[in-house]
Amino acid sequence: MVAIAQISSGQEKPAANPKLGLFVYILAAAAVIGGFLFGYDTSVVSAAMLYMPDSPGLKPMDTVWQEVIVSISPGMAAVGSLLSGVASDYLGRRKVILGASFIFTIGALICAASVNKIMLVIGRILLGIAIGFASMIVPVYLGETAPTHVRGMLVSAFALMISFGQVVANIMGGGFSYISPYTIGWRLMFAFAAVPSAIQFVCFIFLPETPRWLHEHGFEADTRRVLEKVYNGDEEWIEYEMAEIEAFNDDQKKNQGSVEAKTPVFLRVLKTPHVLKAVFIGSMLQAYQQLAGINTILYYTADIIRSAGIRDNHTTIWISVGLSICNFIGPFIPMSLIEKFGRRIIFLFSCAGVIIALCLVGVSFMLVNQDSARTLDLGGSGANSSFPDVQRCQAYSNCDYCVTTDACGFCQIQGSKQGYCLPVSFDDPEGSSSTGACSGPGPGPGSGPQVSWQKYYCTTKYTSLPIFACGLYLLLFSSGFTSLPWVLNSEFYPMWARSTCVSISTTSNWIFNLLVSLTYLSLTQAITKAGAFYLYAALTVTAFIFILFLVPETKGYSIDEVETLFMNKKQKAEEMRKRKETLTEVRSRQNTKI
Ligand SMILES: O[C@H]1[C@H](O)[C@@H](O)[C@H](O)[C@@H](O)[C@H]1O
Repeated sequence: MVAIAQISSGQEKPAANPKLGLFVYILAAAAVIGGFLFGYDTSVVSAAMLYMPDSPGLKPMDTVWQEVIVSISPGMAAVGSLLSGVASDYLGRRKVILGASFIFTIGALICAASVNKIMLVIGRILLGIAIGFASMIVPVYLGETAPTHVRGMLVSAFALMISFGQVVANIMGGGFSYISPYTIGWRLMFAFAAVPSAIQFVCFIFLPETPRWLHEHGFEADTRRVLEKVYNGDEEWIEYEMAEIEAFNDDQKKNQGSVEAKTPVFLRVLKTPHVLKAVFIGSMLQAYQQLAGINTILYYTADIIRSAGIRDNHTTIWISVGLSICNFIGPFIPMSLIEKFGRRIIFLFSCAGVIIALCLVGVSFMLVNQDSARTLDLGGSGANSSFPDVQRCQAYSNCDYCVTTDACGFCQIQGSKQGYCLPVSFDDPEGSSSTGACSGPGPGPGSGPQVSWQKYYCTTKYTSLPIFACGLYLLLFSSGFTSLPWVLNSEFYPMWARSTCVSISTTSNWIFNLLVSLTYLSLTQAITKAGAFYLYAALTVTAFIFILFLVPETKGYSIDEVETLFMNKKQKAEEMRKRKETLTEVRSRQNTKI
């Protein structure tokens, strides 16, 4: 287990926490809009996708186009988050936020105005790059600017805003679906996001750069001016922070003479064991967050709801809103408790809860499966066995296995728990089978058993259980797992490596996001729906062990101290000795200036 020894950079902290003014909260509120845009964009596309394929100008839109339009944004977000590391070192954190909100606004407007598929793809690429930028830079910006005692809370607010963006996207998706959804509604869904991004752009014209970036780039007077605003004129704290920043920067500059410091940051990270360890842990936390299946549950809620027997589009959207509210309530827990109880305990609690909830999701899918109607021999189905896929579908032993496969649907004999698994009709997969009892209008009264065609779901006595299990999952996931990877990654790294390392770990988040979402459907076909969730549960068990043994507690450490938590005893002692020395130099320089 990781030892949680309190260390200090050698300075005595002022006894009381600083009293913060409105400025910090305005700054944080403007920054976390980035989280809102991230959440909104990732969710709104599902609602828009219900209508875009039939929109004039965009149709025909086959599944390949649909997949491109949905996945291009997370794909480009991975690229954007990687690029933003370098960009934010050279240009500054603030300019990258300005760039992200500008690109987002343009991307949202292009999507809303799209007259063809190419234009839509261009808009989605811009949105992806922008959310990639935002997901990397906002936690860094908050981490570097926020006073230590509220840092965890403010970065958690970023994660809260992701969930809020997702709820709002569902509500807007629901609301706009009543306004000519095929021509105007889906455009409004995209256009809406241009408003908060434009607000963020305007705010950041006036908001400052982070004090740490300013100091590192030689703007000492500006650093002090920003600290004065952040600490609301509290001289004791301003001096303390100024000395901390100066000491850590001096340390860095001393190293710059060495050959090591002249190598590119990425290579230096590889050669610095404690930073390499930190970025490995940070990237694994982001990967584990995705491997717990959050986005499959979010992306496929509509399917899960439909598979519970709800047919109406509007009802489906409103139940999705209900589920995303569960995902929104959770982040208030870490936000309010993180500075009291620390990061580890909240993370472990949420992780344990997620394991249980994933098992419940698995069990509920199993119950649905076991209670679903059995497949009968083809004999009585009237199916022509030379039709494509007839034999393949027939091999599924029950309705649940049958409807999980794209090519098949279940033709159930009404009033019984039996039926036939038949290939779907090419022209009307939702309405009929290609051959056999469900291929045309049902037989008249007395001419044979009445049948009903089920493409997506099977009626069982457990069908609503997965919805409740998913609600519980979202509540538990969002009460820690949603925020902690972001919070910890904003704290783990030293200034010289921060943007590079955060961009690496953020890219890991996006890559695993894509990987898990794109493999879900094939996974359910290979190992069943229950199997997929048991697999996510098993991966989350390894996440629990990983957090328990490898993640240090960062509560109470200044952002410049956190890196020492990844050092071994010897390295830590050496580092602390050097820092004390530098600090004494800085202090005596400050005194001579006075
Ligand atoms: O922290 C966020 C949050 O949990 C979102 O709901 C999810 O869509 C993101 O992928 C994740 O990074």
